[in-house]
Amino acid sequence: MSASARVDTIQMDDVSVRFADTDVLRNVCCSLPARTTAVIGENGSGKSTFARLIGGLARADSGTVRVLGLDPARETAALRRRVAVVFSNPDAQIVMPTVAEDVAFSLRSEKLPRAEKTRRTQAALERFGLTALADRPTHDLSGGQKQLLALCGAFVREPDLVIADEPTAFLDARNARLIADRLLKNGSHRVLLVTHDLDLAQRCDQAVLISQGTITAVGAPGGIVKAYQELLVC
Ligand SMILES: Nc1ncnc2c1ncn2[C@@H]1O[C@H](COP(=O)(O)OP(=O)(O)OP(=O)(O)O)[C@@H](O)[C@H]1O
Repeated sequence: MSASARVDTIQMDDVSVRFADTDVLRNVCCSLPARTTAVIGENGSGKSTFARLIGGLARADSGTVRVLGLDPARETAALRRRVAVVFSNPDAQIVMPTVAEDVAFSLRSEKLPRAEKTRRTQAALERFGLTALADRPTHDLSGGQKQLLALCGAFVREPDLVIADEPTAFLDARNARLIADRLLKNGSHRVLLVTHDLDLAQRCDQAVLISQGTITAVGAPGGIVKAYQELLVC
């Protein structure tokens, strides 16, 4: 693909987001072409707001945002079809009584034949190791299983971009690795991952450092994590 034809996953030009007279994001400019991107930075620096903006869940007060070539503020329906968002609290995303029903529910607005929805649901359950739990009540699942289910519900729609905001925050090391493996595994989907787990950030293709509402560095994860660690000891 030629450089001119390339549609970067995320592009922002001079973007600011204000809450109650405070600029939570300030004059953010970026162009993020990599398949997987980690977003790191201190508590309250603006990472979730950045992710919400990209997922069409927050609005910019000024500037231009493009996600997969779409304007999230104006092309919301098209964005919803192509982008899935997963948060650290899976309870907020699980709505149906059983595991299989919950995954299938994610396909409710897809115009697909019933057989194709069943095929996709079964394939997603298999991919996330949830087949044996298909008929289990969702409220009986462990935290790690719920997080896998939330991710499964995102992936069953076959999104072009998955935005995951601290998806491993409450998980033990084994489940965190499982979720990370499923999320970052090679595939056609792109990933924007907000995380405080710097080892996980280093598994991405590129990283973004946000500090006090501004992107202060973008590049290979090793260098960005080092810059962040230096910032933390200052
Ligand atoms: N809806 C809102 N109304 C008012 N202030 C908000 C709102 N959402 C976020 N903020 C503020 O914006 C700032 C950035 O919040 P954000 O959640 O984006 O940070 P973060 O980097 O994701 O933090 P953390 O690592 O602690 O999750 C914080 O000061 C927060 O209090």
